[in-house]
Amino acid sequence: MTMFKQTIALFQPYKWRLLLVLLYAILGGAFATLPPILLGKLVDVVLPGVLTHVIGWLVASVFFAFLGKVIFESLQEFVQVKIGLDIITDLQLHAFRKLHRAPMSMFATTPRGDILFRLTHDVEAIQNLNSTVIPRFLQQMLGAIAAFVAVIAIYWPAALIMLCVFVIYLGPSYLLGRKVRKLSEVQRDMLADLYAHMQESIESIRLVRSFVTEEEETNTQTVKLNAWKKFAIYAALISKVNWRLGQMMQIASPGIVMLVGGFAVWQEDITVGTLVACIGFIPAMFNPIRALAENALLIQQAIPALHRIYEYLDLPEEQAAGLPVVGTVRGDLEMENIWFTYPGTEEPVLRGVTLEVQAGQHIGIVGASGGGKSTLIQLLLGLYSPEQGTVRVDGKDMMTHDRNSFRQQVGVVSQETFLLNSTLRQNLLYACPDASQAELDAAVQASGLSEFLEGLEAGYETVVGERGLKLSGGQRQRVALARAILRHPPVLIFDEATSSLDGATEERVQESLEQLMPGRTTITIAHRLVTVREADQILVLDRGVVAERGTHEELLKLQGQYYRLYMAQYSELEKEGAV
Ligand SMILES: Nc1ncnc2c1ncn2[C@@H]1O[C@H](COP(=O)(O)OP(=O)(O)OP(=O)(O)O)[C@@H](O)[C@H]1O
Repeated sequence: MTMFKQTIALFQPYKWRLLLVLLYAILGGAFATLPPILLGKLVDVVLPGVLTHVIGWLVASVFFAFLGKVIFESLQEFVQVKIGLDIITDLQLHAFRKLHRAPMSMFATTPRGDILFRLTHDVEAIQNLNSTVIPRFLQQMLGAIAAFVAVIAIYWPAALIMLCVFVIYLGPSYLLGRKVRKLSEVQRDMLADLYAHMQESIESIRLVRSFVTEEEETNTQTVKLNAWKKFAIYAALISKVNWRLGQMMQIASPGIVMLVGGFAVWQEDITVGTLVACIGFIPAMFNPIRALAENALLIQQAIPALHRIYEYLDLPEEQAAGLPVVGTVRGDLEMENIWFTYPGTEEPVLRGVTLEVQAGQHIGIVGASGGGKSTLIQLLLGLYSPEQGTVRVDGKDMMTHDRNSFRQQVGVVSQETFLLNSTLRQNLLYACPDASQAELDAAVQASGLSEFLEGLEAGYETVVGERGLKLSGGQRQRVALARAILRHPPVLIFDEATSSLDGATEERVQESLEQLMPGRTTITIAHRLVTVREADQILVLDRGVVAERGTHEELLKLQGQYYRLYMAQYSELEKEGAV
């Protein structure tokens, strides 16, 4: 959709209120035309002493005209500001919702800072314009049109002079405005990049401190800031030139009108009062131009900001709307001849992988790092779509069913754990808000978290810090585990779920996992082969291909990759007494 069409679509739900705005603005504009006309009358009939008794009426009329203008313009501003805020919230929510429906590849290729910048600062740039400039501009435009019509009616040459002044001004002003807009576009991208760097730098504070790269981080920020500042100064300078140009025209036009009008008064074509009224209308006619010049920077910043948000509204969606749900999942999973290449890369990560799991079975996936194990899981969850091949859940093709309805029934514990800067309770309840205290306690017990929890003064109400920074890696992983347990899912996926636990805890957690498994389809990705020894089927994934498959015993007998991996770990395991 074009920018214009998208903007019209945004206003569409508020069309009746917009009509009201227009009505108020027209009434305000009509009242605004009265004072200069009344002033002209004052000059013509009262000052020369022709009709001194009407002075009271004229003054009262001027007062009421101003009152009418203020009332209708205030009403218009109020309704318009409210519409503006409604539109801004719609826009932000729409973009936010769209992001949550966007394909995962979008997040792999876009810096998080840029996303956040669009949802906050870009929205704010439009909001600045929306709350002040646009409502006034409508008033000023209508006021200017009304003034123009009035001047045509009382002395048309003055209107012609004003029109010429506008035309002379508009040319350079348009060119300067275009320049500011281009600068603002670059500036906006620079600002987003700056923001992304700031965010990344603060988020990786542990990395920065441990590698002592504070100075480098500050230097990068300085370079980015200085580049942005250079553009900002240039844009501000150009918009000031534009503003001054508008001011010059505003000063020059009464002079020209006075000159031409004065000659007409001398020739007795018009009265002094008519000339006074014409001059009185000049500020109203100039108001929109002055406002445009004064707010040029704000306007030119808002246009690229709007464009950047519209880019998000145009994002493709991960899946089509209205697909049928999968219903209660039994747990039969099937991946047939899956080929997949990450967007923006050349080499396929998965090359013809086939996997069949019957409900309640336990499947282990092992293999060297980078072999494609986690990618396979992402495809199973529908986070990416295969280039070729089919993913089926209980025989239902995931490409033609609502993927969320399947994901809701899967408990995933991965290498990375995502915690909210909130209490332990809220983190645990994230996937299952209705769980009872007894269920919570049971999940905590099963995941091996109880000891840690007992040691906490605030217990469940302990705040875990941004991304769980107040917890150790193992504690974070156990929270993730408890979360998955709480869901009672028919399908469980453990992607290196116990990788950051110490030997003793790993054993305990492993036991808890094993207790959870019966009756559920479980997929375990593991580097430590002992974790999957009991699995019904083990897949050895090597550079995107299933190199071997079978039970632990079958694979040992094969004396291939699995056997070599197992033997390499054997002595280690023996030391830990795991075999
Ligand atoms: N978002 C991505 N974009 C591009 N390439 C990616 C992306 N994620 C992973 N890869 C690449 O895909 C390949 C498979 O990665 P994957 O994470 O699936 O391997 P893995 O077998 O799970 O490895 P590990 O055991 O180390 O977790 C790797 O070469 C990796 O560099």
